[in-house]
Amino acid sequence: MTNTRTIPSAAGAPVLEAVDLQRTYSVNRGLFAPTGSVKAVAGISFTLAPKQTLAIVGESGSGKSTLGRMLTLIEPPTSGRLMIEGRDVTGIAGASLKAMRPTVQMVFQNPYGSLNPRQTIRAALEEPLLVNNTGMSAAERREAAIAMIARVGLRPEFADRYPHMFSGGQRQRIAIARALMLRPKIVVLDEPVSALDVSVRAQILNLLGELQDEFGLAYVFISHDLSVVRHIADEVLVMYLGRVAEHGSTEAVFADPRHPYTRALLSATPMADPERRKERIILKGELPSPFNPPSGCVFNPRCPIAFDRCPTERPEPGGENGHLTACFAAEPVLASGRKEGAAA
Ligand SMILES: Nc1ncnc2c1ncn2[C@@H]1O[C@H](COP(=O)(O)OP(=O)(O)OP(=O)(O)O)[C@@H](O)[C@H]1O
Repeated sequence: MTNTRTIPSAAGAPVLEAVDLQRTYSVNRGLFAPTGSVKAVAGISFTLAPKQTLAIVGESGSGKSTLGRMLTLIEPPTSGRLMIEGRDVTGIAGASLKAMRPTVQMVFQNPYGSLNPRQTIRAALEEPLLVNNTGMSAAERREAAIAMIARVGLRPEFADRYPHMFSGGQRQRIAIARALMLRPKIVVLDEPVSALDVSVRAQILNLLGELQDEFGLAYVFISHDLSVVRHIADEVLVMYLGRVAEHGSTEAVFADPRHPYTRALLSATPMADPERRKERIILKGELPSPFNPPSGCVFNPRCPIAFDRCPTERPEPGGENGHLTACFAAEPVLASGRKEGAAA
């Protein structure tokens, strides 16, 4: 799968480009079992422009976090290519990696886990400035930290408090502030509102929207929650077992979901769409182990419309107008309105 794609939009030149990214882990299965491998990400391609949000959606184990770690240069891809601001950063190391790190930052689901409980929030925000040799004086670092605390909606007089003195939503504001201290171009948000009360979610999503506009940020928004994604993403990439199931503009994917997996996810998502809720699709079984993925289309054992081609051939993402689907049944339908041989 080598097709990179761009949604035709007003967006500018890509700040992030992934070409067939793959990540394989060696896994020790026990004393007498042979070492195997898990393809956590098996070929993901996309481009992302400033001020755009790409949502990565899929159930637990589909490879979303692994993809996020590659995009933030925490771990290198096993193969494929990653470009940031037009520069090939695949497998960079040492001083080049250190220089590139500030450009892409990550915000995690649990802000408490990512903040040092013994560090005041001001110290937590100043730390990236210190570690990355920004050349700022202590007074400048302090000023920058206080300004960012205010920018994310917290009172500057709280700057010398510790993380446990804040609520979950406030802690997520602090984590977002910390991620922005080095003025990144790209922020990978890994389930940033999943751990928050519903009442706080909208506030954090609004804040993220404002910061995106103000700082020109590109967001990769990892989520399993399609109802959140619908409101904040420009594009949606649905992952299944490390691969692209469907990728397109949010509008296209929600209005015309073409992959049976996307349709099943949407049918299980509570949102203001009574028509769709009526046709709830229950998938058979669990997500198969990436250790031993199904042959052909990886979705075929759970697919309600699988036909004879599906267990033997692997569909590649294809489609028009930037709406790509990895499904034989989504290819242009025959005159009968159905794929030849399709079971449903
Ligand atoms: N370091 C690792 N070593 C071995 N296998 C791994 C490693 N990291 C991830 N995996 C495997 O890769 C697959 C994808 O994991 P990943 O955490 O990326 O999925 P995910 O979609 O983010 O799930 P979740 O939402 O639960 O975090 C899983 O089967 C996981 O067990």
